[in-house]
Amino acid sequence: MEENWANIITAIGEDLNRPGLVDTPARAARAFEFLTRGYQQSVDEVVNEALFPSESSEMVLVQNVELYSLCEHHLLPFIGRCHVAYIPTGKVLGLSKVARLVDVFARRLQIQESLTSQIAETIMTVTGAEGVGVIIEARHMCMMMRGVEKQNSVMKTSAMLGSFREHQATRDEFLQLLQM
Ligand SMILES: Nc1nc2c(ncn2[C@@H]2O[C@H](COP(=O)(O)OP(=O)(O)OP(=O)(O)O)[C@@H](O)[C@H]2O)c(=O)[nH]1
Ligand SMILES: [Zn+2]
Repeated sequence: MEENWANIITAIGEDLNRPGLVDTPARAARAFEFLTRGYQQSVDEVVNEALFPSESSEMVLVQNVELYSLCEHHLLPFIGRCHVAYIPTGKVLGLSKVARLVDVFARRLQIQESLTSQIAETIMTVTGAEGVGVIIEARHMCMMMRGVEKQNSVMKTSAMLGSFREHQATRDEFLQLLQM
C-alpha cells in the first residue's frame, strides 16, 4: 500500500523527496488501513459474548452514533450519525457493542444503503431481536468537495426489519423516540 501511495503522490506531480512528503506514503498507508479496519474484524470477536439476559421486551434505542465511512465510488469520506433501535426477546446487547458493530461495517468501502442494511441485519442476527430499525444521516464529501458540489444535502437511509417493518406503531415509536 505504501508503494501505491508513493505512485499516487508522484502521479499528481509532487516531489516525493521533499521533507514534508518523505514519510507520507507510510503514514497514508497506516491511515488507510485504519479507515478500512472493518475488513479485519469479525462480528463475533467484536460482540465478545456481551449479550445479557433481560426480561425487557421494550424498544432499545442508541441514538447519534457518529459514523465515518468511505464511499466505494470515490474513496472519499461520508460522515454522519447512525441511530439503532431494536426490540429484544430475552437478551440485550452490551451498549458499546452497538457502536462497535456500526464501525465494523462503516470502516470499509461502502455505499450508505448497504451499510444501513448490514448494520440492521447484524443486530437482528446477533440479538435474535423481534425487530430492528437503523437510520443513517450522512454528508458525502464526494458530493461536497468535488462533483456536484452541494454543501447542504444530507442523505438519509433506513433499514427496518421484523416488527419495525410489519407494524406501523413500532416504526412510529422509533421515529418518536428519535425526535425526543
Ligand atoms: N446511492 C448512493 N450513491 C452514492 C453513494 N456515495 C456516492 N454515491 C454516488 O455514486 C455515483 C457515482 O456516479 P458516476 O457517474 O459513476 O461517478 P462521477 O462521474 O464521479 O459522478 P459525480 O459524483 O456525479 O461527479 C455518484 O452519483 C455519487 O453521488 C452512496 O452511498 N449511495
Ligand atoms: Zn462518492
